[in-house]
Amino acid sequence: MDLKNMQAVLDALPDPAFILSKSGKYVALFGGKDSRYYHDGSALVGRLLSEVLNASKTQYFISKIEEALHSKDMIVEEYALKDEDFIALPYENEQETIWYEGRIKSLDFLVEGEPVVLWVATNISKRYQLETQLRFLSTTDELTGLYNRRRLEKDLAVHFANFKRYKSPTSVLMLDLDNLKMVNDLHGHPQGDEVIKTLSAVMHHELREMDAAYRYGGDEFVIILPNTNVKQAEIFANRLKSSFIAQMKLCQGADSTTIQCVSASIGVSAFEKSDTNEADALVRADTLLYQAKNAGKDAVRLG
Ligand SMILES: Nc1nc2c(ncn2[C@@H]2O[C@H](COP(=O)(O)OP(=O)(O)OP(=O)(O)O)[C@@H](O)[C@H]2O)c(=O)[nH]1
Repeated sequence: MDLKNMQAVLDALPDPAFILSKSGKYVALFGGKDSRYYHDGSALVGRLLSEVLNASKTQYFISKIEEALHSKDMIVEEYALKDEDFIALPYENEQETIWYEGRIKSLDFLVEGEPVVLWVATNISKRYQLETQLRFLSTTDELTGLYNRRRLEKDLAVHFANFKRYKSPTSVLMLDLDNLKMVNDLHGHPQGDEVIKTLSAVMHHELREMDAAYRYGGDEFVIILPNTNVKQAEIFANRLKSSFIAQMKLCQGADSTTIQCVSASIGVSAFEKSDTNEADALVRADTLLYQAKNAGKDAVRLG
């Protein structure tokens, strides 16, 4: 193949392939001509990264160029570029963030006395959005928007590792709705769903930013409270229970002996020094929850 054909091949590359120098100069650009995915980057050639990008993005690009120059391997990096990253915006009205996968490889020659890398930037925005959505769906309960059990297992392990390392008190609560079956039987399943959603909204409202609530099963929930001992968690559990009942006010029964109200029973435990597994506190909270149920429901038990 002659050089002219070689140039045509390079220009036909689907993703833009930049040659960038150690000091951050756009030395050359090949390919990336499909305007559905890429802006025309030809105006960048001859300019410095620092003339186009803000200081922190320039620093990021320079550090990756240096990393590639020191490595025998190709470096693969995911990064985003958005409006505020550009100081001289080459493209008008660029609003949305574009995600790229950069593949960066040191080249075995100098340009104007400087080491250079090949930086192929692939637009992965669609894939990134899909991955973000899948991640969200795989860790979120559809009815309530709370985290699901899969996410709980992951988070519990992280909190337990932190507890073992830093000894920071961490409480684990298990909550089960009282008499949800009565609501389903008397008012239908959609009304039962509303009860579950009301509880979830109360949790959202009562939790601090670092706390998290999870739907464990049908009408069972788990709450993790970092930096919180059982005594503090008990106060929180009582407040949560009261707020929920104040929102619900749903009781049924022919007389005072048969009356049933929607409420919540909660078992409160915490990681302990002797725990060998992240699930130990959860098992204790579950046992305490059933003690609360057996003692007549609408109660908090701690241990
Ligand atoms: N509406 C609705 N009901 C659910 C959902 N998941 C589980 N349930 C119901 O919740 C009930 C859970 O069983 P139980 O805990 O024994 O029922 P309960 O009346 O709350 O009993 P106690 O916990 O002893 O007070 C069952 O009737 C399930 O059908 C849901 O997503 N929506």
